Amino acid sequence: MTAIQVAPVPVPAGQDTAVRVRGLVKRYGGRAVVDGVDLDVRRGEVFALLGPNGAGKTTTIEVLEGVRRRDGGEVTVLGQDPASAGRAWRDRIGVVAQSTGVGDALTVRETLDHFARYHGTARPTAELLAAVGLAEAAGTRVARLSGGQRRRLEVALGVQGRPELLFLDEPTTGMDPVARRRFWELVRGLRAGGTTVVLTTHYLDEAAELADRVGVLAGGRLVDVAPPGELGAELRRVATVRWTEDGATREVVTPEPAAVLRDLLAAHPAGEVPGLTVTRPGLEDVYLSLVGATPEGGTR
Ligand SMILES: Nc1ncnc2c1ncn2[C@@H]1O[C@H](COP(=O)(O)OP(=O)(O)OP(=O)(O)O)[C@@H](O)[C@H]1O
Repeated sequence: MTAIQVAPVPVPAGQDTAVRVRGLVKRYGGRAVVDGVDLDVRRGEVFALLGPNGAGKTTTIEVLEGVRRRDGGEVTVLGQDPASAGRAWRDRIGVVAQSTGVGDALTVRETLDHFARYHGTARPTAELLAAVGLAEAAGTRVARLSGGQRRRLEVALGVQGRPELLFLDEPTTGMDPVARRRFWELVRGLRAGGTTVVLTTHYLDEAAELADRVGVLAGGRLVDVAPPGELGAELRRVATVRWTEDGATREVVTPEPAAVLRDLLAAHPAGEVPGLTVTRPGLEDVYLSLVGATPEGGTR
């Protein structure tokens, strides 16, 4: 596969913010499904929105794309309000929605050639086919593509117009592990070329692999924003020390594991502490705590 590489988009002074959101509110039937979200996405960064089903990810992203009206707050995307921005602004944005209506009748290549007409300087079809790993399926009718192949075609259409800012709503749903990794390479290539990417995902590994920063939405509110390795900084401070004593597993959750280890070693002067492990919460533990869910699937 060939990664897409283009010259970085020049960033005029003072315009290093691609997306600026303040106090975003969206209501359905009087219920706020997005409830006062503040968010900044820098130019050139990959930003991932995580959150459980119904958290408001798609609603937020659709407001940013200008396809959904908001009920409150300020939104600026590439310097303009999406609610009133025109065709020239839209041409600078790429959208891969959760489900798109790519027609079934044409082949993959014909579909790309067809949509190329809508862009001033479309990426060449051959380059797109290679980038999303569909070169061998170029002559296949869209109706006969697998779910993952169809998703890759949708991604190709999203980047066809060389967008400065690309929105990807659950882009790898339905892809097998190989296709997902290939897609990650595609996103990395876009980022290297200066494209800003805002994506939603349910895959924590995808967010960890791709995102410079992650925002966690829960119940319409942004509960944390940080690089994946720093998400839930408070939660990560505690460690769990486990060891075996009298045939049973003992466990201490502590912000100071070194002190616990010192005591344990002092109590075992002759040798090792049986079954000793020290673990810190991983991304999944932190995420589940942030969204208020237990690993067993319940909600606190
Ligand atoms: N057109 C609509 N009319 C009424 N309610 C809606 C509409 N669209 C979304 N909702 C509700 O708004 C809430 C947020 O939905 P949204 O699709 O933004 O969540 P999400 O985080 O993207 O979820 P998922 O991970 O399942 O895609 C949900 O409770 C959903 O039922």
